[in-house]
Amino acid sequence: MPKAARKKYYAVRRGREGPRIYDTWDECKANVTRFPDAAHKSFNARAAAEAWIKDGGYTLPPPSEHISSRSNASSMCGGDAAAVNSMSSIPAGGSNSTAQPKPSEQPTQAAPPAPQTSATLTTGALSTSIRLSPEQQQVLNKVKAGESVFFTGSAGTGKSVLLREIIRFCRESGRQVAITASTGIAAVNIGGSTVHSWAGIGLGKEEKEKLAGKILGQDKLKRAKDKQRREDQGLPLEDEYDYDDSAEQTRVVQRWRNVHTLIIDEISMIDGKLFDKLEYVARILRRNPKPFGGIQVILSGDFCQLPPVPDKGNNGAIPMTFAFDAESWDACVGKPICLKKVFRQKDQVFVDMLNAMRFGQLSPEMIKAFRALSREVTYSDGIEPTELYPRRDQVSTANSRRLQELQTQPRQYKASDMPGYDDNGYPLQIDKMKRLLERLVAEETLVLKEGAQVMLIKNLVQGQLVNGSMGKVVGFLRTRDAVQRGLKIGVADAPKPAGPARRGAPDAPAVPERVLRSDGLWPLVRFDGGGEVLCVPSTFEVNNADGGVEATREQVPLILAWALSIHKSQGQTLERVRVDLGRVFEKGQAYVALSRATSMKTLEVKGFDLAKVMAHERVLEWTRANTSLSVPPPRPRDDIDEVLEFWED
Ligand SMILES: Nc1ncnc2c1ncn2[C@@H]1O[C@H](COP(=O)(O)OP(=O)(O)OP(=O)(O)O)[C@@H](O)[C@H]1O
Repeated sequence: MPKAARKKYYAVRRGREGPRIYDTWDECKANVTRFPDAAHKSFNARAAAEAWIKDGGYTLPPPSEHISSRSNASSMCGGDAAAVNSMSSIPAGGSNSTAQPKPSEQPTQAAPPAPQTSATLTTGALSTSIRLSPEQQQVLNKVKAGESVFFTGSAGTGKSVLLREIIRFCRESGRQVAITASTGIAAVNIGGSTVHSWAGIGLGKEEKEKLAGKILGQDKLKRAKDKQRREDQGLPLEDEYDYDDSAEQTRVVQRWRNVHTLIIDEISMIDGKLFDKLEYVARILRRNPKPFGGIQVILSGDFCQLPPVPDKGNNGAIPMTFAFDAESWDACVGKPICLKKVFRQKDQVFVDMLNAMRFGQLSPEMIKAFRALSREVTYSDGIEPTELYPRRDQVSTANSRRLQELQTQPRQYKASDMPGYDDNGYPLQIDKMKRLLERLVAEETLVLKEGAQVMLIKNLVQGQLVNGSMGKVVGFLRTRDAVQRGLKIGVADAPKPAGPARRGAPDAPAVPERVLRSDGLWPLVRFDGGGEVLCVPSTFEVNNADGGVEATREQVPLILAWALSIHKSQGQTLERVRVDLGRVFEKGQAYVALSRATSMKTLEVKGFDLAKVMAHERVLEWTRANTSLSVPPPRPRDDIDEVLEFWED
């Protein structure tokens, strides 16, 4: 009789999920392969595995946290607050990018008993609390029916909310879905990658034939190498090198061939020439003459917001075009679907003013109303409006100046950054990781003081404490002290234990043990309308083109918020906003900035300048021809000059 296989326990001291015991080698392997300095060992008894982990000075998480497929780098969660100059949160050895805490750095004192965590605030599931409007639902139905769609709409019409529902549907239905966006920041916002990286086209500057040839050339080279290796090893050479065999293809070719649905968000920032190149590559790689090689494409964005970045090569000789200018556009997506109901602003007068600004068609009354917004608005809770600037350096100067003015002690939070794997499965180089993490709104180094104005950059409680909520730092506390005082702890994105729910277990994820035990002093923030919350570190991820984690940052989910860049504000809803239009330099920037505000009462507009709110004539032309939106005919040039002169006087 064959002997039954003995059960094994795979103990990990250092791995992607921190100290853990796995039941199968596959799970263990996924968490240690290519992990820098991984340490693991197998045992016949669980007790022996636990003892080995303990002997190394490592602590196993409590059972509820034990089962997790997320790479949340629990052992990296230093992040303890420290007065500037002492940097106690950074492991010895300088950079904290890849260093693992050594056993000696683990807390030595006996851990305090786990306090009650009933005061924990947790992530709310967005999709359960918002009901799609009929027009949003119409788009979702088309997606479900397998149609390609382009949906657009002015700022605040719920494009992002709808896109999240579409992504959820595609995932749940088991379709192969590629989640991409035109820029890194936009990609992070939807948990995807840039379309450039997904498509394997780099910057995509070459001719379309060259791009397709390059991808196929790399594929051919890989097959040839694999064939040679098999020959060298005397392995059978069946017909697996046929063009259609997927096992030996490069990842890029596999992605193009296997994808069912390709999502591209913020399509307004994709150049028409690039769109045509992608469409061509799709047909060639999939050997399918249908538009986009038969892929269902879902495009979202607003052409009145930020345009494509102009190509500065060839002395700027290559003119910028919009995605709708692409030759293949009409065949790919047909007529756009326009979402008309604005959710962000409730006041119809303000909605009409923003819509008129969107098309650069402000009436003299509207201009007057915008000019009247130059007054200062004050608030009794001391939280000031966020100033929106076009450039990053302007933002950091403004925030640093305000922070310096505070006479309180600074505390520095250094992020724990961790490389993941690129889409070829190789560990990410540190410099590439650093570049990728720049896409995140979460800072590498965050300096806070009591009195600092901050913005939350994670959703903690749907409808109350969300990405974009403003507050003020009112103190710094250890987690366990905050819990003992009955204060709320903001926990975002805590991984839910797998398996059936335990009876009596709270639905909300608990404060992770490592955060409870940590001696770090975390910022206590009084939010506008949301009470006081201790903001403990959260995990932020950048995904690779295959949806795997390419880089992770663990940081306190706050940023200084006296000032914010317009680019980073894209997609945000802000209650209190101040914009100086004198600084705006790009068409669409003024509209993006002003449309973040929820109400005119809490919006300040300095330096109103009609020349800065002009819409792109090409976008207006296309909108008139392709949508039912009423865009007034182009105004004669001298009419514009007249209006400008009048107001500039
Ligand atoms: N169906 C809905 N019901 C209620 N609120 C909604 C709905 N759809 C969106 N919202 C709310 O409207 C606001 C704006 O939504 P969202 O950010 O998705 O708009 P958007 O069109 O992507 O805006 P922008 O173009 O400025 O990024 C959010 O506060 C969102 O929660």
